[in-house]
Amino acid sequence: MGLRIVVAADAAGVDYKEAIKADLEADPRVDSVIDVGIAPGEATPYPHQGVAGARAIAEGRADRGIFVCGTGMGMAISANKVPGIRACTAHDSFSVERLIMSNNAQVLCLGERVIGQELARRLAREFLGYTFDPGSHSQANVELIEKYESELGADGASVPASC
Ligand SMILES: O=C[C@H](O)[C@H](O)COP(=O)(O)O
Repeated sequence: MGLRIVVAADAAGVDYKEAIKADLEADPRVDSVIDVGIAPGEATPYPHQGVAGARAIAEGRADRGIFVCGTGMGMAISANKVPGIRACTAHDSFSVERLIMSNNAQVLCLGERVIGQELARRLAREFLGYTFDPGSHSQANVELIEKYESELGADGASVPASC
């Protein structure tokens, strides 16, 4: 079974999102692409799309996401508010590799105002090529992230003694 990918963007990232979406739809590794917006010409604040895209993954409708805004940072911050989601901006090949292999992240965020479109498309392609190894030493670190997420209160006030 191939990957189900969700794409998201705000007005500052919609051009790259459209280009990457077209790439994904032609990629044999991809089964389906969900587009949570925005469409070209729209203007919705990025947190709405970041959270909508992250929810698609958290609810099991998509496996991974590629979210684009001006810097990639607002999308990442927003997506990470959805429990279970690990999203980060990465603008180089090594970081994209580690985003999966170290962090088992589901979401790559890109900044249309920061990198060229061809690099963004390349990084999106590379992102799909990695699969996290749950037997690697990094699994313990990912589990610690999950442990903090489940044990910290919504206000972040209670730090579990076991962590
Ligand atoms: O991180 C935020 C994005 O870069 C967004 O596209 C632009 O946000 P701003 O208009 O608040 O700078």
